[in-house]
Amino acid sequence: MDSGQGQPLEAKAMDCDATCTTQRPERGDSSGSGSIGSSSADADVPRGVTLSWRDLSVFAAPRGYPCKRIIKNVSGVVRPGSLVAVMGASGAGKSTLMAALAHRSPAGVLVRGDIRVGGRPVGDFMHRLSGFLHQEDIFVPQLTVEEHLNFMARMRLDRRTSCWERQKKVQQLLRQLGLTSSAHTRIGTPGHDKVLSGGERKRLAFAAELLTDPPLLFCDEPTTGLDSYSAQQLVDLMQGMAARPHGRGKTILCTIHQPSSDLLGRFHRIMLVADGRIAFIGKPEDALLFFRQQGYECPAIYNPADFFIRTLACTPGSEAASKAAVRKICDRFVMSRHCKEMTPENLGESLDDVSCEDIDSVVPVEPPLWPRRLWLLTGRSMLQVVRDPSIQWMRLLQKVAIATMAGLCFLGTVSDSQAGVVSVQGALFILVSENTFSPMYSVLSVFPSELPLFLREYRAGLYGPVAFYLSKVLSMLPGLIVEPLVFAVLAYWLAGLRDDVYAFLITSAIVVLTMNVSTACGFFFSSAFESVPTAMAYLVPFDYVLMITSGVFVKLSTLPAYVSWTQYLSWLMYSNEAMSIVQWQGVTNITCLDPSLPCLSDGDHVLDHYSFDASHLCRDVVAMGVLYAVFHLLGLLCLCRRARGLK
Ligand SMILES: Nc1ncnc2c1ncn2[C@@H]1O[C@H](COP(=O)(O)OP(=O)(O)OP(=O)(O)O)[C@@H](O)[C@H]1O
Repeated sequence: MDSGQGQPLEAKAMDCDATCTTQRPERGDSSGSGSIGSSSADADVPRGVTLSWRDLSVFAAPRGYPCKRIIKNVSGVVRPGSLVAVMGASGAGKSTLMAALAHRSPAGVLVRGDIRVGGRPVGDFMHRLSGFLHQEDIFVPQLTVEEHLNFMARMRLDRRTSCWERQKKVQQLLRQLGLTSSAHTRIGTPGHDKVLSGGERKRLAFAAELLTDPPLLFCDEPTTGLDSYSAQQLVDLMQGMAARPHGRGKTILCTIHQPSSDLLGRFHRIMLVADGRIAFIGKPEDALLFFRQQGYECPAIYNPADFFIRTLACTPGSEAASKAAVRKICDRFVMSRHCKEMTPENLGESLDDVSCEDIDSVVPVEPPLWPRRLWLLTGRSMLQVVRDPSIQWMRLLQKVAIATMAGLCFLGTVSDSQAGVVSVQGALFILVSENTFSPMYSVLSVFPSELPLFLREYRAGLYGPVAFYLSKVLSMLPGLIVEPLVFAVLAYWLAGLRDDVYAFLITSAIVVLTMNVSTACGFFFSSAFESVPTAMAYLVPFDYVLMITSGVFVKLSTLPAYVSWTQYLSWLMYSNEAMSIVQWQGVTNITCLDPSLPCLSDGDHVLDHYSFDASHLCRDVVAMGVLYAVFHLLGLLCLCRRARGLK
């Protein structure tokens, strides 16, 4: 953990424009500046938008399960400048409704009905037009608070935004959300190496959504985990954003559990959801009146929020009566003047006053170009690698230890004798296997563990599967060169393999290639399967076939025809053959102590004994290069397929 003073070294590496905090733009303080939550700089603030929905139903249709209707034919309108508290009992459908309105329903959820923003049917533009604070936050735990915000700013802000403007925005958000003192604190993982508190995580996620200053904000339980004072501050901030003058107030929908009376009073409207229907939309005081008219009086000392939720909740033991009561309230609300006032038809003319004809003009964002996004993603992944000892440093130390141990075991055993042949081939197999199996298995968790983060950011339109996949490959590349090189240097010279610089260099290059092909294969299995155990279940039999056909355990020319073809998929075989060629080519004097016993008298004999061919060196290297490309291509295709299926 590096909290407090001084920006960590790696953070500076990520900060590609090191001069940005000192260089002010020539034209002075202008666009992109701090309009968040303030009434200043209104010219830069996008106009408010009206959100309306009619006959909206949402169905969950998980594969293999019956379809379930979660939201049942609801209609409503939220005007610009409104801060709306969406309340209801747990499981009432608040999150599902918000996700549908925000055009962010997950895969397997069907949305039917008419949802409009500024009179225009919602579409993918909602990712630019609106921010969405999820109930569960997902971060890269190795980043600091400021690095996360900087990354998001670079990804989300218009690419013409200057570095100085971006920095100013980030610093302003850190200040407004009370995160300045933890700007250099690592985010961490709850329950594991938790560093940032739950409330700070919430505020950080909220800050990231505010970067683009979207006119429409959806917040799923933003105050959960916050103390009452922090919750009040956050709601005050939202209130300020909604209250901007000249029709530039944000439209904010916010699910909230058990707000205090004081907090509830800060919302302009409340929307009560019960059993997938809307029981009320309007001012909190009107809600109390409406419930009284239905025969439900809120006791004087009671918190109105608790009263509404209790009245609309399904009471265990009397579910049927509770459902009937909820149905009656929802039916009465549909008939009430509050509902009639809120329907899009009745708001008709006035909707157009404040809505935008052309959504693109509201938030004109030109996202960063693809190479820039790849660069940013790779930078972030590199920080993950560098800062996670289990990924890189432990592996390097392990490699040094194994290479030293293996080298010492072979020390003095390599000679120009029959026993020496066995030792050389044994040492070569150690070089191959140690750079195959552990790297292949170690990357199996890369995609299963990062899929939630990838999907969240992919759905938000930050980047696609190709950039994500390549960033993972590129960020691991330095380690995948250094690690096998360290292993090769130590093991090669300790074991006393061929004392020749050419042989050493070629062997080292093949070891590096071997590790990279193995990792490519691991990446493929990682992206093809949902979990590490499933990937392992398929990879273990596959690697046994590769190992058996590597040329060490069975003479390749004697393999049965039905299995012989598998050797051409085995980079262990190619690697083993290439390194054997380098060791044995041109060797002419292997001692045969007992002429009556079978004897490998020169290098060609040795190669022939293992069914290797001295002319195959180039073929082996090319074949490994092809396998590397094919594995990565398959891995990328699998990730694209899964991303499309889950979007
Ligand atoms: N993808 C889905 N597949 C099946 N059921 C779902 C799905 N999404 C939501 N549900 C169900 O729909 C109901 C409403 O869920 P939702 O998360 O919207 O409730 P909520 O009001 O936000 O609850 P909470 O306040 O506890 O978060 C729940 O019964 C939930 O199990």
